[in-house]
Amino acid sequence: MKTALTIAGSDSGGGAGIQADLKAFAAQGVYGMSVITAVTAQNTMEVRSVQNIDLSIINDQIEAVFDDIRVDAVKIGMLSSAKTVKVVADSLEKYQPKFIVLDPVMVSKGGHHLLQGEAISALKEKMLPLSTIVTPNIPEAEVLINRSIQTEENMMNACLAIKALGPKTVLLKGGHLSGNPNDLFYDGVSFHWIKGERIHTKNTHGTGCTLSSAIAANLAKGATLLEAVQLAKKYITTAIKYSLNLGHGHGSTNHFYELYERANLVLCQNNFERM
Ligand SMILES: Nc1ncnc2c1ncn2[C@@H]1O[C@H](COP(=O)(O)OP(=O)(O)OP(=O)(O)O)[C@@H](O)[C@H]1O
Ligand SMILES: Cc1ncc(CO)c(N)n1
Repeated sequence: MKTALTIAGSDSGGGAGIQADLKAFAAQGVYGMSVITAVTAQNTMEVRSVQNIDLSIINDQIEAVFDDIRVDAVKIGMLSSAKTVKVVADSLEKYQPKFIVLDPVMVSKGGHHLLQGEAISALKEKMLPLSTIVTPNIPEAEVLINRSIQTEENMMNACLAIKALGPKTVLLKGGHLSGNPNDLFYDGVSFHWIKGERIHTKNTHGTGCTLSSAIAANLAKGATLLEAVQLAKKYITTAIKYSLNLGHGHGSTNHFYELYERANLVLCQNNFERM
């Protein structure tokens, strides 16, 4: 079985962070492992509090995994502080995993900062150059390159500027612009629009985490970067289409919809029943 490791924060609400990542890995048939960088007390409405995990145990978690188990791909999510960015970057430099998918998580849907302001330069200097692919949304890209992005043409120029920061490839997610959520993939040579259709739902908690984890899982399974992005886009679109109306705010995506469909299982009240 192929494997993937997520290095990210825990979301008690289960829709984003480590919890989303492990579900997305499992849905692609990839064995998931985790290094927890921070614990958030979070639900579908808000992040109530955050506790960063001690640097030494972050380092120990990474070493415990790499010293023993083959890691086919790494996904990075919430890094929280500049010191955490440095510890994670240093250990990835040591272990040199083949694929690093960096979701440069900065702010939650409810507006809570998940990356301290002072950590942004560390993220740019230490993490971006190590990444196989970086997957910013529009506001994150704006912070990375310090300029506003409002049109698809702006997105192309933004990809060029982000690529210059050192990642091998860029996937700039267009979900935050109006209209259809078209994402732009740039590999340093050509641009590919990964087109989407907007699904009108408020249940979009964890979409970015889920997409980047699905990319990592598909890379682990041997897909090319473009194939991994296309497969992940298809997966997140279905997960949003059949998203879960749990909680009072932004509900979670449905990580296992397709698997359950294929297995001919329907969730009926509290039990699974065969159709
Ligand atoms: N309403 C929607 N319908 C269909 N696709 C969407 C919708 N919203 C976002 N997407 C797509 O979902 C993927 C994740 O992008 P998004 O911009 O939502 O990530 P994000 O803001 O980083 O998410 P989060 O921070 O909540 O994890 C992208 O491919 C984007 O185009
Ligand atoms: C732990 C965590 N990571 C990432 C996000 C971004 O969606 C979130 N809300 N929570």
